[in-house]
Amino acid sequence: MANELRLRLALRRGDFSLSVDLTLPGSGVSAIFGPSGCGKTSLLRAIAGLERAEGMIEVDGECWQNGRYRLPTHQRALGMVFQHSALLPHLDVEGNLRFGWRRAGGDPELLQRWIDRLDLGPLLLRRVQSLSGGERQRVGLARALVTAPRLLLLDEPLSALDGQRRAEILPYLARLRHEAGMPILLVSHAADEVARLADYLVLLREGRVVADGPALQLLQRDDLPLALEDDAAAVLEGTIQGRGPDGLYSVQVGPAQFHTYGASGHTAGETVRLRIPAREVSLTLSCHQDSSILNIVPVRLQTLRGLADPGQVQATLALGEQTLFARVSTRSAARLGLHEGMMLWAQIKAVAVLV
Ligand SMILES: Nc1ncnc2c1ncn2[C@@H]1O[C@H](COP(=O)(O)OP(=O)(O)OP(=O)(O)O)[C@@H](O)[C@H]1O
Repeated sequence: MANELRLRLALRRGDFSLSVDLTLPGSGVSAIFGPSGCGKTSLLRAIAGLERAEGMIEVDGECWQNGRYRLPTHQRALGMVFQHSALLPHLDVEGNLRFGWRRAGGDPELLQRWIDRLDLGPLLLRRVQSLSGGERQRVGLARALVTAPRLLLLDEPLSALDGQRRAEILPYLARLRHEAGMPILLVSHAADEVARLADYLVLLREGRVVADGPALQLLQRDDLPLALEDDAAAVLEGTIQGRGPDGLYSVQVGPAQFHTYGASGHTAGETVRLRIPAREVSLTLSCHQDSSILNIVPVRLQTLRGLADPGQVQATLALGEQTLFARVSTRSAARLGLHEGMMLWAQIKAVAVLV
């Protein structure tokens, strides 16, 4: 497909080497996920032409680099947002937005569109020093988008924000997935961000691609490092059914219905992702009606994996076509006689189902 993003890149820095060969989709968010030092930023900088790598880069059918040919950074139609958006301190918010916008052709409709979609109207006359971290990142995003880039590169855009600010800006990023009109490459080491935002996922370790593919498929595999980490969580896709008078949303996931508080802002019929930490899932042999737990769903035990801690095991559970993880003690697993293929009930408190 012409509008894909094709990357074949290699670089060496001291003991570290990066070597990737990837074809990423031409729309939506591709998340590059991996631990500190695995080469995420180096990869993004190489794509931007800020880091000298060997190889080939093709964006939407346009060659940015091949062999000795290298398009300079300022000629690559890309927008970048880093952990801290470096805004121009002598200009107000509007001045910052107009700066790059003018040089990129200055389409007034485009400027207004991103001011509106990122809710920047009330901030336009503010000095950039007076902005909160989250507001700065929204301005940084708009400043990148008003230049109509063919590729948007986001390097840990939320990692400098506290929980509250992150929660404020996440919905904007989620909306960008569908509205940006260009592929977005998101570097992140936060699993919850990836679960919420990624359409496509690249798992990077020590400069190499461990796995890449549609995000939901990868997030449901139990053989990848993501599923075995301490804070492992299942990511399920469901459809909002409605909201009860007590504020609880019901979400249909395959054959089961989940109840959660966390779906505010979503409406019936919308597809959402549920993130359920493996530690929050318990297992029973029968369906208890005398418990406070609202989500009790029938599952089939697919695999049982030992973990680094010998006192715990992780069960992979089939829920229709999707996968749930449960982390339980080895003692409980023995007491219930857990074995592959057995039918069980998975229990999850409504407050543990995150949207
Ligand atoms: N100029 C350099 N000389 C030597 N090593 C370097 C140089 N630049 C980067 N590295 C090393 O390359 C590796 C990858 O760095 P990079 O910043 O790309 O990782 P990252 O995955 O983005 O990490 P983080 O999540 O911590 O930002 C690191 O081990 C880093 O120390």
